[in-house]
Amino acid sequence: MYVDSEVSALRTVLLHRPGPELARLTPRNNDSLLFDAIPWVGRAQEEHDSFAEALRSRGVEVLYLETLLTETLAVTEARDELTAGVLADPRLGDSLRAVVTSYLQDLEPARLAGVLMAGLAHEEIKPGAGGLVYEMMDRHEFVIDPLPNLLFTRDSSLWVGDRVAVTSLAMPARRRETTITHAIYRYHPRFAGTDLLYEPALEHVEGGDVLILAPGVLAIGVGERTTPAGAERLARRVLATGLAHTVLAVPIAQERATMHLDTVCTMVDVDAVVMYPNVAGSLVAWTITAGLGEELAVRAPRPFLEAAAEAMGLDHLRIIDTGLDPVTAEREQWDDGNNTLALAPRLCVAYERNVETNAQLERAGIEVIRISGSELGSGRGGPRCMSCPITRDPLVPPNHP
Ligand SMILES: NC(=O)NCCC[C@H](N)C(=O)O
Repeated sequence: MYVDSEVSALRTVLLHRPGPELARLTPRNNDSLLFDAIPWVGRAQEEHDSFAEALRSRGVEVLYLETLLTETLAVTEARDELTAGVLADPRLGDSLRAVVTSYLQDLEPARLAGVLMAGLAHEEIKPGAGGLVYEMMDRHEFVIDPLPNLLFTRDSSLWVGDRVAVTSLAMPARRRETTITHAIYRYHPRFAGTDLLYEPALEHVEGGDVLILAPGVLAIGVGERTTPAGAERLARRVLATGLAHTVLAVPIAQERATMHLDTVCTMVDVDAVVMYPNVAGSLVAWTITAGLGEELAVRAPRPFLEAAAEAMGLDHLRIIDTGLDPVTAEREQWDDGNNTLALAPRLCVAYERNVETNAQLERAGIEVIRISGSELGSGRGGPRCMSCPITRDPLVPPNHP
């Protein structure tokens, strides 16, 4: 388990094949559950299977969150912790909590994993069994909320070097996702002994905001999801552990279209990014390095490209922009044209629908593996959002200063 860049050969990745949690989405709840449409579940699964197959065919080991969660639930402490997390919901009240407790107790690990991911609908509990709270609930309400955004494994954890950061998700609809990743990384035998770099109780940081520009150099988007305090906390931790020498804090507009830094910028080569042209010129970065003692040294904002190139030890960072005219660029940015997943330098996965952006990438010498995402994209996330790299080949040997 080791990740020190965005682009070196991808060896192991964590994905989540979308399942019954997507079938919970309705026109009444899709906004609060952070989807822009109601996906066709079967087609979303087919699209996701093709994505996973594209990765496997290039030698990438694909781990599925559902499998890891089921295996984790075989560990008693993990099972207790995850069920306690659900039962702590103050909306339940004592009577309904007692009913849900006994419902969950009877489930074997695969079924329990299913409920933790897809939630529990009102009609799945016996009528009258949960007292006043149950009776007064709307029949469309969930006793346990579903987690349709598990699909976007990028956001709920991220690896830096040999450590994993379990993030702190900002949106209420996603918070419970990190109870799952937190349990997997602490209790699953595959990850035993891994040091945690970050925990969900800390200030908000989401994985889509964190780019490892080069070994030792992180960019952290600060906007709708990651707060300045979250960026500062993560910076402090990576600098203190020697996992990074420089962190760039990059403000992004607090809008849905640019919810994470990786919606406007992803890396496709050791010295190249694909970037939304409508922000390319205006993006800035604060440069953070270790100061005296516990202090951080913070340098005033400069153009992002300049600060990034300097921290990465490059003369300049190449930009490949998305689309030639502002309207095409805006359309393709919305459909995650900038959200590519690099499998190796100059080799990336992208949604096929972003025709202009992909053509631009190819003109710049980047090989593009196109996947369909008409249904997957309704959650507003592309190939990078849907993947959490666990192992990439090192760009430098692990203990390099
Ligand atoms: N890194 C990303 O940009 N992830 C996409 C997350 C989409 C999800 N529907 C959300 O709003 O959080």
